[in-house]
Amino acid sequence: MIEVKHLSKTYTTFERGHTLREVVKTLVHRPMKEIRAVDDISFTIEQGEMVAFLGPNGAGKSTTLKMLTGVLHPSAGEVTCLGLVPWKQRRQYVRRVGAVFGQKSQLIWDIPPSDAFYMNKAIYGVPDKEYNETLDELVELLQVGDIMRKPTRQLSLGERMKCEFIMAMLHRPELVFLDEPTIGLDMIAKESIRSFIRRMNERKITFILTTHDLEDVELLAERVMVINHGKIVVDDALSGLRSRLGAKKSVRLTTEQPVPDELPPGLRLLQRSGPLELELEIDTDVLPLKPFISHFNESYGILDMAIEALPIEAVMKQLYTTDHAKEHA
Ligand SMILES: Nc1ncnc2c1ncn2[C@@H]1O[C@H](COP(=O)(O)OP(=O)(O)OP(=O)(O)O)[C@@H](O)[C@H]1O
Repeated sequence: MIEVKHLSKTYTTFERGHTLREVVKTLVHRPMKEIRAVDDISFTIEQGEMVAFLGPNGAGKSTTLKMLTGVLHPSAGEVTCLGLVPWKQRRQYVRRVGAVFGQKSQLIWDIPPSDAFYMNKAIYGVPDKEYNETLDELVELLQVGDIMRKPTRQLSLGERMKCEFIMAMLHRPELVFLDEPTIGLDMIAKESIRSFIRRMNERKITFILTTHDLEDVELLAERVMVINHGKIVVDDALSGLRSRLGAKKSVRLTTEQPVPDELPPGLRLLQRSGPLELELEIDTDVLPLKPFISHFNESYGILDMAIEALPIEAVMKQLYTTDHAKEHA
């Protein structure tokens, strides 16, 4: 469905001086600076996959996605999405893809979403029957029947995001780009958006998700790609990514006696939520669970304990650091 081969993008910018002297100098000679935002990346994505495309600020996510959506030409390399070259066959391509941006609206502030939907019907040339069927189904799934005739400006953020999804899905795209789709939403709205995405993905619609919300990643993605300094540093199943933490687990404890800050090797304090409540990271290769539990029980008296695999956040922190990126580059 998506094939990316040796894709690169280099931006050329002019360096500006800081001092007056430097500024005057650049009027005569403007030194150029090249930024390799995407640096020779290759991957394929199959139909029906749900891929999280992640990376720290400035890693090259937007640049890659702009090339995949066809708004930006690459400096080198090839991309085929749905058998088309996005920036060359844009008209054909946009009919088959959709996009939802959490920070940018495709709706129109002063008119109701239902009118904006109808405009999209005309733009994409969706036949009446198909439009009515799709709209009815999406409205039912997202429960927006009551609100879609109100002007967009009167809608809550959660209601508006549901309508943004309808806008993006009305022409039945095969591939959908999601950029921070749950940003700013409360837990209930987040869950209804996420369950809608899962429903659509069950129908083999491919989703590429960029987000800084790792809960979205944990609850939606099957595969995670991490880009850093323009290179793909990880491309793995979510489960594979978790197992990178290896023997590390998190332990939440309530004890009878306070646990001191100095801890034996293999333990690291993650946080304290009260004088007798804390969360530790335990490396079970260094300190296996059994001796840890008996030592803690004897020394501090364990009242309550929960052991969990560390959340994906811990893996990401490691991956987003420069050294790790270099290691994989
Ligand atoms: N139009 C441009 N001209 C020059 N440099 C650019 C341009 N767009 C992006 N860059 C640079 O390219 C690099 C990658 O930027 P990009 O926007 O792709 O990152 P990102 O991963 O999407 O970051 P964020 O999470 O902050 O949106 C950055 O160093 C950025 O400053």
